[in-house]
Amino acid sequence: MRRPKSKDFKKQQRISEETEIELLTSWIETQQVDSGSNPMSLPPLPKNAPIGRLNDTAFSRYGGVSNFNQLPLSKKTKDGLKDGKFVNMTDIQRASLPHALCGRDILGAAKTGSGKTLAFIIPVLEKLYRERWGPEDGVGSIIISPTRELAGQLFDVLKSVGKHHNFSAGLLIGGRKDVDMEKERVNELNILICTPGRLLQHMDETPNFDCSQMQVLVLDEADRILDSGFKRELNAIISQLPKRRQTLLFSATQTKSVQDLARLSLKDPEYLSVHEESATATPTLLKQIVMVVPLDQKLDMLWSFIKTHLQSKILVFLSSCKQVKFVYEAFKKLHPGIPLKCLHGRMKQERRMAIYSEFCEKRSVLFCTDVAARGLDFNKAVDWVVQVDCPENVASYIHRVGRTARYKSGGKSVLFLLPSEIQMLEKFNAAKVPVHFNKPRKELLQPVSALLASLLAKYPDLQPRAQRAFITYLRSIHLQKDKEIFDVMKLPIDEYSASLGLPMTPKVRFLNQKIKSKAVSKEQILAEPESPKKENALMVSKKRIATDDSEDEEEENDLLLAADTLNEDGEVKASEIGEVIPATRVSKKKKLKINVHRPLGTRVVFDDEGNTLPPLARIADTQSGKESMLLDPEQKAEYYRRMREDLKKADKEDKLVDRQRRREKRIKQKMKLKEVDEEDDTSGSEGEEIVDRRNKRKKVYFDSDSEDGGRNEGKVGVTLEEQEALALKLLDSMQS
Ligand SMILES: Nc1ncnc2c1ncn2[C@@H]1O[C@H](COP(=O)(O)OP(=O)(O)OP(=O)(O)O)[C@@H](O)[C@H]1O
Repeated sequence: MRRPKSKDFKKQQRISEETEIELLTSWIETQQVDSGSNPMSLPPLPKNAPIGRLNDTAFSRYGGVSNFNQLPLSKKTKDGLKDGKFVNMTDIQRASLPHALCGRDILGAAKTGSGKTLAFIIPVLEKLYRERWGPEDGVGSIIISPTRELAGQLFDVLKSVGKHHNFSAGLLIGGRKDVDMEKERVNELNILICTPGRLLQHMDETPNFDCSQMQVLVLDEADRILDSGFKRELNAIISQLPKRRQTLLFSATQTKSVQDLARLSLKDPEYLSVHEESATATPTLLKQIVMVVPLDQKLDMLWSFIKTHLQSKILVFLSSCKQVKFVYEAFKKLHPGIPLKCLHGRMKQERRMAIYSEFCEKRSVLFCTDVAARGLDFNKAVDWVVQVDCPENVASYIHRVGRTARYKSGGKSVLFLLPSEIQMLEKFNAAKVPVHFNKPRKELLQPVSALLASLLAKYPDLQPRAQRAFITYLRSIHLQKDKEIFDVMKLPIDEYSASLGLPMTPKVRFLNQKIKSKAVSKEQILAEPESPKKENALMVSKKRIATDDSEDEEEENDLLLAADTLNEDGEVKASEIGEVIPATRVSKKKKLKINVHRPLGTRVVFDDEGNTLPPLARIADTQSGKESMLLDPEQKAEYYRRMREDLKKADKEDKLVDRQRRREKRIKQKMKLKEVDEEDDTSGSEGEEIVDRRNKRKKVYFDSDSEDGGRNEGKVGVTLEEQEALALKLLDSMQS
């Protein structure tokens, strides 16, 4: 058992800490590097040169040094670094630490995986240590990260390097249920690592939340936090922080926008971009491949890639949660022979963290959205980064590929570009991103579309997933800012739909609106010859089938949810969402014309122009010449007989629809139960699923509505067309 430390020991410790702090402060002040200089341009200290105090007034130089031990750091930090086996500094650490230690604001830019985290964690620890920050002083530093996973990772680094210090630190991220407990404790924490939303929640809701004394603000992935997606949150946060503070901004793709920096009121910031002169903007040990892959062959290509890299750790980027879900679910059912996992912003937080840790440990394929694009340092190196969908810009590309080839290890990446996105290559060239252009080897392609079609027929819950994946992909292209590269009208929509295994192309409302507006402008400019793009679009609109209202609702929900998710996950900006919402709102208003609160059993009546009429309006209409018909008793009786018949028929139709709906609900529930079973068993990993698969196959599902008495053992389910045909048959037989 550890004996409590004696009073004398504590006093001794306090005195030695005070002496250390005095020494560090003098060392830092007397040996400051020139403002505006890059310490890396100074020669390193000679080997075995004395470190620290040289005589009563002089100290060793700490600008230009290459070893953590040569910096004016506290023993506690040095011990933490030693425990983590951090000895020599990386370029960004060498360049920024001498400035940051003397309290200057920093704008730090360096390639992905080059050690930016320590470049801000160390100054935070040192500043609070030298200020003798204690529990009663409250919040001393706030570190903001754009995603929860990255915040978690920063928290781990802080815990590890700062383990010998006595500061209290908290991880404040969305999706956690213990917000009330957080509220009770947040004022006692010295260092907060948080996502913008959760920090703002505390600022708004936590009584007496006080950060008026905080010393250091850090924005990791600063350009992302400063962009429009987080604008509202960040402005609100900044307005509540003291103006007198040190601000450290880091990213691999740094912002230089004066407007952005003005929002943060930086004081003469040091701009340290250590790899600006480098021949490439991406890590030297990263091999980057680009392939032109038509949209309808993307999944074939991805499937073939996975099947030929079964021993690798692969990170696969797709552009939306819905795509991730569909590809993950579908591929999992096809058992490629490597564990599969998925990560996106719509998952429960605990699950997200668990998947992240599992992927750190095991060889597997992780399908993800841009939620995993920035900052994440997967413990055991990622072998391949595969970008199935083109990133929104070069910065996003740099962050995605940066999940591999980190620090001193190598890595590979491949990007699938559509023929219409080929201009991206020019942007890569201009941004010093060296990519090798490879032609896909068609003979190695393993087509997966036919397998997907039969999967969709077998698992009814997969079809809506595929539809949503289809729609959200098109929407993501539609919302892209760079219209030179991304043009939704150039996409082979029907072929793409078929490649997902869908029997028919779903209706895409925003696309129809786009086509309509194009059609209008076509009429306006009669002399203008029709472009192939428009012809293609018009053909597509003819082929497309209509879906029912509930699916439209789903689309709207998708869109609104996208606004929520993307704000936090970094997929689409809120301002861009604004472009589309009004369009859906207009159509919703139209729907409201129907009185949904009408009494049960009354039918909605439409006039000749399609407007709805109140139930008695038709009778009132007798004033306009039809009066004689309704006053004749025989005709009146006949009229009411027909009405009764109509009502009966409508009633039967309603019952049929209701039965069908209940049946679908039952199937969905069964599938959900099955899914939960599977998820619980596998933790999203195919490898572990194999063990239990034989037992699962034996499972028998009973369906009281099916024609053969409901025994569906290992049989492919009824397809949507079959269901529709059945419904029509029933309807016919009832009417005849
Ligand atoms: N001085 C160092 N010596 C050895 N390893 C280091 C050093 N600094 C950082 N590392 C390691 O390098 C890896 C990448 O570091 P870090 O995550 O800080 O990179 P980054 O520049 O923030 O990357 P990104 O731009 O992707 O966020 C980590 O595994 C980290 O432990």
